Amino acid sequence: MAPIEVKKIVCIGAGYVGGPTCAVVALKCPHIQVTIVDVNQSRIDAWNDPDFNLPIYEPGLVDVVKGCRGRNLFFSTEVDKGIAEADLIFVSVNTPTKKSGLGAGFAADLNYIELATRRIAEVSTSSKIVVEKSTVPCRTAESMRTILEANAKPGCRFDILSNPEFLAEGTAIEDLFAPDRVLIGSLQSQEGLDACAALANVYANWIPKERILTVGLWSSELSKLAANAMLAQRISSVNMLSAICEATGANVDEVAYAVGKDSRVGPKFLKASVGFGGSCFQKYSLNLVYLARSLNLEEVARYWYAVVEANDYQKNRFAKKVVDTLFNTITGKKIAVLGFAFKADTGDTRESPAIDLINHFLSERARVTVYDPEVQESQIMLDLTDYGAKPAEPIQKAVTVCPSALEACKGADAIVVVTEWKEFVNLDWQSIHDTMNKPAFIFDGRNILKRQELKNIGFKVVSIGTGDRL
Ligand SMILES: NC(=O)C1=CN([C@@H]2O[C@H](COP(=O)(O)OP(=O)(O)OC[C@H]3O[C@@H](n4cnc5c(N)ncnc54)[C@H](O)[C@@H]3O)[C@@H](O)[C@H]2O)C=CC1
Ligand SMILES: O=C(O)[C@H]1O[C@H](OP(=O)(O)OP(=O)(O)OC[C@H]2O[C@@H](n3ccc(=O)[nH]c3=O)[C@H](O)[C@@H]2O)[C@H](O)[C@@H](O)[C@@H]1O
Repeated sequence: MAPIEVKKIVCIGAGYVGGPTCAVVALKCPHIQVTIVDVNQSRIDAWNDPDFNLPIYEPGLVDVVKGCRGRNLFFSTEVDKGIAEADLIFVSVNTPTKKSGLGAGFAADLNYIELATRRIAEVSTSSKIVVEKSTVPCRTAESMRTILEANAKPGCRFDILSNPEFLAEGTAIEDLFAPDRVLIGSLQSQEGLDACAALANVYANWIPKERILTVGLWSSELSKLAANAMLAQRISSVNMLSAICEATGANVDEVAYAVGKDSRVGPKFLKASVGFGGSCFQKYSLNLVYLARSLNLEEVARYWYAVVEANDYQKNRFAKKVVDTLFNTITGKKIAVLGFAFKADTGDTRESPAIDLINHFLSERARVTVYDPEVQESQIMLDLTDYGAKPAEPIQKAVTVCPSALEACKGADAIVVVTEWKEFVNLDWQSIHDTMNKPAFIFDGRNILKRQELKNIGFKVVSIGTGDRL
């Protein structure tokens, strides 16, 4: 049988994953028409913005969209039309953690996946390859298949693939252009393998064949959770070492360097920090905990839960260190927080350590100024009020969002670096020091600043994982 040729792709979900991923597919496959659909009108409007003010900040993304929007890349709210016309559908909707019911706080909320799946069954009048792009618990494809088969119109068949996404925010375009691997999971039936080959052929337009891995459906789904949990575990491991370094006089960056030189360990993801953030590390470690518990593997659940507990401990430890160092009280003091995004080169604030830290400072009745080059004031207020769950007024009174780092640091008692934006390294630290209350403290939550230069200016510098005394 001739291989299935993919001519029209629709991606359901125009978010951090669906947008960049399918824009790159369109750029690299000019012969395929790619439509990215979303129910969120303002998001789609931003993707179609004539001046390319896209809804996501991601280096290189504008050039990708400029290269193919209107040619073979389209953004639309016409979800049904997109589905009906496509022969391959990426499902890239959000999968937040359940807030209530069984598994609340741990399990993934698959409501958006189910709604999208039902929509596919409802409006499809021809056979489709349905690809799970969202990160989902092991065996979600089975539920999708049951829904699709129960609601399929006569003559329509659905083949389901798992194709988890490994891009990291801030380097999404680099990662999509040259991924370490593309993973495709399928049923091992002839139809499953044919669908898998069709998707592999799409990626083969720019990715070397040996990097396109094909495995069983359940292995593919589990590999995504495993990859995230193991990366999170590395960071928690190094952060737990940072506490030992602070107590002993060792330096965590030196320890990480020495350990990472062992080729069996490798140097990446060993940067001690104020704690990891982002929409996925905590979420998927907890999904794994839930999966283990539901399989009655309590010891396994405890192991992965420790990764998240260690991260909470690190964030708390850092916040407490700020208070302890400022003579055990920050009431009425001005704390300048530099960075609000969960990492540099993104405007994403989901699960950012900055939120926990600022909440801690506010509970101690400090005044807080914040500066982040990519995060808007409205987003910061949404995060600090927990999307309206907390009254806004006291937070608005205590927190000022500033247009520059210099402005945020003016007259501060302490500066806390939370995000590793490059611009923080070479600020005019002398001028900043001149304006601050003395002693002027800096807490470097990312170990990015030039410690000795700051000390020479007169700052009291506290880094993560160094035993240096002030
Ligand atoms: N953000 C990241 O860096 C990564 C995320 N992932 C996973 O990818 C998935 C998507 O994540 P993000 O893009 O960050 O989420 P997001 O929240 O930015 O985007 C999801 C979009 O789907 C839309 N949507 C939901 N249901 C819909 C429906 N029935 N029809 C049309 N549109 C619908 C929403 O309006 C939203 O715009 C999640 O499972 C996430 O865990 C995987 C790798 C990296
Ligand atoms: O599933 C996902 O959503 C994605 O999650 C992470 O990507 P992302 O969260 O975008 O960013 P990372 O670079 O992994 O950083 C996560 C957090 O860990 C922190 N981090 C990272 C590395 C490190 O050494 N130390 C450290 O504290 C970062 O500052 C950030 O807060 C994974 O790296 C991606 O492979 C995956 O696709």
